Amino acid sequence: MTGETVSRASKKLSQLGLRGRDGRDPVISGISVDSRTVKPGHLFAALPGSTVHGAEFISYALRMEAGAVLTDRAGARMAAEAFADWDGAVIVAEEPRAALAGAAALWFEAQPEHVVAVTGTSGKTSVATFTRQIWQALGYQAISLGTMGVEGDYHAKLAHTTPEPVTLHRVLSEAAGAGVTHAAMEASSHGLDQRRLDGVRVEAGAFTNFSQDHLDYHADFDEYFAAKALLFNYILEDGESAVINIDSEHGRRMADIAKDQGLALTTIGTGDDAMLRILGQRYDATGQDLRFSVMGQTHMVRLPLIGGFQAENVLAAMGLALATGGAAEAIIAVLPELQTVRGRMQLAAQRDNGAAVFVDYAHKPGALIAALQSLRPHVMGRIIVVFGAGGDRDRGKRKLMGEAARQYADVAIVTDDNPRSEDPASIRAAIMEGAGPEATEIGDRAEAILRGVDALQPGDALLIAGKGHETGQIVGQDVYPFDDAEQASVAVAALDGRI
Ligand SMILES: CC(=O)N[C@H]1[C@@H](OP(=O)(O)OP(=O)(O)OC[C@H]2O[C@@H](n3ccc(=O)[nH]c3=O)[C@H](O)[C@@H]2O)O[C@H](CO)[C@@H](O)[C@@H]1O[C@H](C)C(=O)N[C@@H](C)C(=O)N[C@H](CCC(=O)O)C(=O)O
Repeated sequence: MTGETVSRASKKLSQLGLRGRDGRDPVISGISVDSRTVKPGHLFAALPGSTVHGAEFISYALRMEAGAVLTDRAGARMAAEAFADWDGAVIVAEEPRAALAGAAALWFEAQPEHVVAVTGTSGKTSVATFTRQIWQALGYQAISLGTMGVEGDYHAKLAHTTPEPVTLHRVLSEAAGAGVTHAAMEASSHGLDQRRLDGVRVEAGAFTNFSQDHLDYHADFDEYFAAKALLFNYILEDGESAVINIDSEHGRRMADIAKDQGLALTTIGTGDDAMLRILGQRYDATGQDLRFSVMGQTHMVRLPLIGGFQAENVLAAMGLALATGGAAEAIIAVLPELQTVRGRMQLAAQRDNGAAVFVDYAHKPGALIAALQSLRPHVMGRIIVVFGAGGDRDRGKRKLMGEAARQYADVAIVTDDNPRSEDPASIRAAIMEGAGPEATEIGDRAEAILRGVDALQPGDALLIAGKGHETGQIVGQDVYPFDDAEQASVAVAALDGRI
């Protein structure tokens, strides 16, 4: 550690009021929330957890030569013995998660000039991705950050949708260092509740929609809703923008909360009070035409996107792009370039007869139903679905997935999907119980895809469900390269005589 780094670090932590027990400024070389990643000189944040208190690991962190420890009162009591003959700094904070985020923000310093965040039960990934794509099409260096990792003009893998503060601030700072000026991030309710966004300067926030989810974490529906509303606390005073879908009762409540906080609202929806308003959608095999109005002015655009709900996501992204200074006409001009999130209703190939092949990540009964329902208005002919269910995972869903295919598709082909340690034939048998006798069973996934593609008549569509953007099939301990989209292209090329 250089002398310069030492003084920078200690100055920063004391700026935050993070002082050691004896009033000395702590000197650190980095920050860790997990004892297993502590390096000499690190500040170790020992947080109270749901299964264990991070203070359990303080002795280990000290052996790893941590330079300072941040914890709460309970943690300090638990580690009193370990601290007794240690002369590093112990910082005791009332709200250690908030203190950690503040320390991470100071430590990593830089972030892109424009950061927006999107919350809501579904649509977060699409809105963040579309917002990033709009910015890129307008010529800015941009990233999206969330379930798909960090994508765009800087790349990183993430373990969480909304990463813990050390990772979040590190990634934002590295992206800014690489020249990224615009970032669109997903704000999960866990992330908001755990204050993972503290220290991020958010210029505008969007709320998509709200339905039952994560009640294993949040005590009830109201608490879950309140966590989502926390997003507005992060919006910069001089940004003052909230983009809210007001088609639902929850959306209208959220709009009232944002208004009460003095934020300028951009509303989205189908009603005549929506500023970005959906006027009509016409679906076809590869996407949709969207008729919409922006502050009363009517426009039409072609969107290469499947599913009626995508119009709301596109307008939310447009709202965020407007909030960060984009001009409406310029944004509208680039909307036809938007591409779906990888592996989510992704158009993978198209046969010479016009029939389209889509790849989607749906691997649970509800998601399979939603995917098939969203595809239906685009398809004049039949929907053929190729799908399976993973081994060593919830067995109860297998029959239900079969039933979903039987009810919502016209032709079902049951195949393998990451059998892991289980016998693939018995997984397929469980699915077939729900899929019924009309369904076809083909264990080999490539063969199943080929058969599905071969069956496509003009006006039909094929949905290959389950793996989405994954690039491997897990059999036993081995991972074999396998990419549904690639297999679809190969099958189409072979059957249409392109190879
Ligand atoms: C439920 C939840 O959000 N848990 C988060 C919480 O962990 P926890 O309270 O359970 O931690 P714990 O296991 O009890 O351990 C307590 C502390 O000891 C530390 N520890 C633990 C073990 C060890 O050897 N050394 C060590 O230092 C841990 O890092 C932690 O700080 O605090 C940890 C550190 O900040 C997070 O990593 C962890 O996220 C877990 C892994 C997680 O899976 N979270 C999911 C549910 C989540 O956040 N999901 C949302 C999106 C969901 C969605 O929209 O679908 C997300 O944003 O990804």
